[in-house]
Amino acid sequence: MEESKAQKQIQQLTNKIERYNYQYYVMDDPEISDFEYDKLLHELIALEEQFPQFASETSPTRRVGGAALNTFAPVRHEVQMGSLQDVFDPQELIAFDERVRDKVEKPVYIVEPKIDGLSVSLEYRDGKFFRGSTRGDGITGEDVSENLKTVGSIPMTLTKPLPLLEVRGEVYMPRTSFEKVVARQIENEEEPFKNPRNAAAGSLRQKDSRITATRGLDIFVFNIQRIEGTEIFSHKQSLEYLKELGFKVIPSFKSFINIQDAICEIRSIGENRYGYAFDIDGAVIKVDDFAQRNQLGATAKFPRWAVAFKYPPEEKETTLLNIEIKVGRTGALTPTAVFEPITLAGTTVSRAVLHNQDFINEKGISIGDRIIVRKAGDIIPEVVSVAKHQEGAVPYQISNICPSCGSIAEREEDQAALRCVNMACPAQVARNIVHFASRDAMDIDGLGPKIVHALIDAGYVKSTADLYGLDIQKVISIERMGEKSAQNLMTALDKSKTRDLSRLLYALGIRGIGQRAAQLLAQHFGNIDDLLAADAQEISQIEGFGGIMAQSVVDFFALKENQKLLARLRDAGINMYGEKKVSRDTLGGKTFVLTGTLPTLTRNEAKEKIEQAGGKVSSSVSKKTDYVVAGEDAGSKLTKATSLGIEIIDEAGLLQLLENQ
Ligand SMILES: NC(=O)c1ccc[n+]([C@@H]2O[C@H](COP(=O)([O-])OP(=O)(O)OC[C@H]3O[C@@H](n4cnc5c(N)ncnc54)[C@H](O)[C@@H]3O)[C@@H](O)[C@H]2O)c1
Ligand SMILES: [Zn+2]
Repeated sequence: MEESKAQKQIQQLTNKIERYNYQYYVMDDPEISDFEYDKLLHELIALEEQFPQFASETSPTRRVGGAALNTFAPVRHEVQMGSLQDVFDPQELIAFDERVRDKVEKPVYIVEPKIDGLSVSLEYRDGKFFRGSTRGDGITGEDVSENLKTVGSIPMTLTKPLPLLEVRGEVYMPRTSFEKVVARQIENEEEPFKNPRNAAAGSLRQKDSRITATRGLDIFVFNIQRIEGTEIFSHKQSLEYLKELGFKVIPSFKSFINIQDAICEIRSIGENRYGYAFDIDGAVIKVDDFAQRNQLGATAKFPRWAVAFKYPPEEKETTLLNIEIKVGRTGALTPTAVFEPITLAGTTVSRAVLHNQDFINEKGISIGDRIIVRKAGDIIPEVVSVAKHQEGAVPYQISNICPSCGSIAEREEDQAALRCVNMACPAQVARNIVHFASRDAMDIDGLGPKIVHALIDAGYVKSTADLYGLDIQKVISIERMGEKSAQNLMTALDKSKTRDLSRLLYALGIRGIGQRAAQLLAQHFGNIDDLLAADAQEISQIEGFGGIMAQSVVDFFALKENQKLLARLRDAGINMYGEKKVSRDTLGGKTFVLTGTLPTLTRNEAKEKIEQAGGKVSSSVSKKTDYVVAGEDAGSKLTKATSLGIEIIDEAGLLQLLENQ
C-alpha cells in the first residue's frame, strides 16, 4: 500500500473507532457488534505495525477503555487497570506460551472464563468498604460507590480487618436479570439495552442508586490490586484468600503446566459458554506466579503475562421461510426474516430483523434461500449472508403499503426505511398517544404507557382525539384504576387543553420535529391556521429549519387522516395559539464542531446550548465550519481545524459567544 493511502486509512479507522468507543464506553449504547469492532481494531493494529510512522501516541490501539461521564467524581487508580490482549486462534496461544517461556521458567497458567461485564475497583480500609470505581481509561475512573453498595454480593465488611485492600472485579448482569430489565423497558416503551454488558454498564452508571438496585447486578472478583497486612505470592492463592475474605470470586479457575492442556480447557469453556447463567466473551489465561508476572511486565495497555482468548459468535445455516413486514413504533416498515428454528447462543431463534430494502438488496435475500444467521453481540439475531441463492431468484421487494392501515408509506430522502406517516395507524397509535401525553408534550399527568394500552384494549381510544371524549365512568372501568386516580386523569386531560401551540405541535409527533423545532414553528406562525396555510418553501425560511423538516411538516398536514384528527382536537377545545415572537437568534446559523472533553459541559449540553441559540453542530470539520470548540484531549479534528485556519475556542469562549449577543 502507498504511504499516503495508508495514512489516510489509519486516520479514517481511528476516527471510526473513536466514535464507536464513545458510544460503547460513555453512552453504553454500542453502534456495532463487538465482533465487528474487534475486526476494525485489528485492522488498525496491522496497519500501524506496517506503517509505524503514522501511529499516533493517542491511537485507540494504545489506550484503554473510555472517558468518564461528568456525573461522577473522578477516582485516580493507584494501580493502573489495564486491558487484555485479544487472541482469536489457538496458534496465538502457543505463541503467547513461547513469549512467556523466553523470559521465565516453568510457568504455571491459570485459565478462567472471561466475564462480559465491566471492570471495577473496590477499596477497603480496616476491613470496611471504602470506595468503588469504574475502570475508565485505566488511570482515572468514576466513583460509583453508592451504586456498588446496592450489589448484594459485594461485602461491606471483610472477615479480616486488613488495613488496606484493593481488588478488581467484573460487574455483570445475569441473563435472567437482563431479560427482566429488557421486558420492563419494552413495557414502558423505552429503548431496551442491547446486551447484558451494556445493561450492566448503564445500570452501574445511574445517577440514582435506587434504580441500580432494581437491576439485579452481580460481581465476580478476580484480582488483588493492592494489599497490606499479609503477603500473597500467586494468583491461585489470591483467589482462595479473596474467597475467605467473603468475596464472590471468578468461578472455575484451573491451573495447568503446559499450554496444550490450557488450550483444551479454553476450548471446553467455549463449548459450554451458553451453559453459564451469565455472558462470557472468552477465556483468560494468566501466569500464576507474581514474581514471574513482574519479570514479564506490561505494555501501556496490557500485561504481558496474560491474554484473552475470544470466541467467535456462533453461526448457523437455516432456510428462510418468509419475510414479514411489521410497523415499528415510529411507523418504520421493518422486514423480519422468519426461518426454520435453530439454537443460537443458548436459545431457540426463528426470526431476525432485516432492517430495510438496502440491506436485503445488498445480501440478495429472497424467500426460500439458505441463509447464515448469528447473534450480534450474542443477543440480537442477524442474517450474515445467503449461503445458497435459488436459481433465478431476485431480492425480495418490500411493498410500500402499510400492512397495518393500508396507507402508502413514504421513503424519506437520505433514509433507507419506508415509513407510515398516518397518525391514526393502529400500529403506532399507542406510542403516539404516550408521546402526546408525555411531560414535554401535552403533559397529561397519569397517562403512562400502561393506562394508554388499557384504554386502547378496552376500545375507548383509537387516537389522541379520543382522549378528550373519555368520561369518568369509562376511565374507572379500566382494571386497577381507582376512583381517585380516574378523577385525577380527567382533571389532567382538562388542563392539557390550554397548553401552548408549541407543545401541541411537538405532541403531534411529526417526523423530525422535536421540541425546539415545534417552538420555532409556534413562534413563527403564532397559530395553527397560518401554519396550515404555509408551504414547504415558506417554512424552510425559518432559521433553524431545513428543507427536509419543512417537507415533513407539510406532508404531515397533507394527510387526510391527520387533518381529521386536528379538526377533532380543535372541536375538543384544545388551544391552537402560541406566542408569536420575533426570533432572537444569537449565533445566526454559525456551524460549530465539538472536540475533546470540555471542563464543565457534556457534549450534549454544549450542543443543546448552541442549538438553542440558533447555531448548528456538525460532527466533522470542513471549510464550512465557523468555530471548533476544543477541550482536553482534542484529537484529529483540532489538527484539521488548525490546518484549515478555522477559529478555535475553548468552553469559556463558547459561553462568552452565547452571552454576548
Ligand atoms: N461494539 C462496540 O462498539 C465496542 C466499542 C468498544 C469496545 N468494544 C468491546 O469492548 C471490548 C474491549 O474492551 P476492554 O478493553 O475492556 O477489553 P476486554 O473486555 O476485551 O478485556 C479486558 C477486561 O476483561 C475483564 N475480565 C473479565 N473476566 C476477567 C478475568 N477472569 N480475568 C481478567 N479480566 C477479566 C476485565 O475487567 C478487563 O477490563 C472488546 O470486546 C470490544 O469488542 C466494543
Ligand atoms: Zn400505517
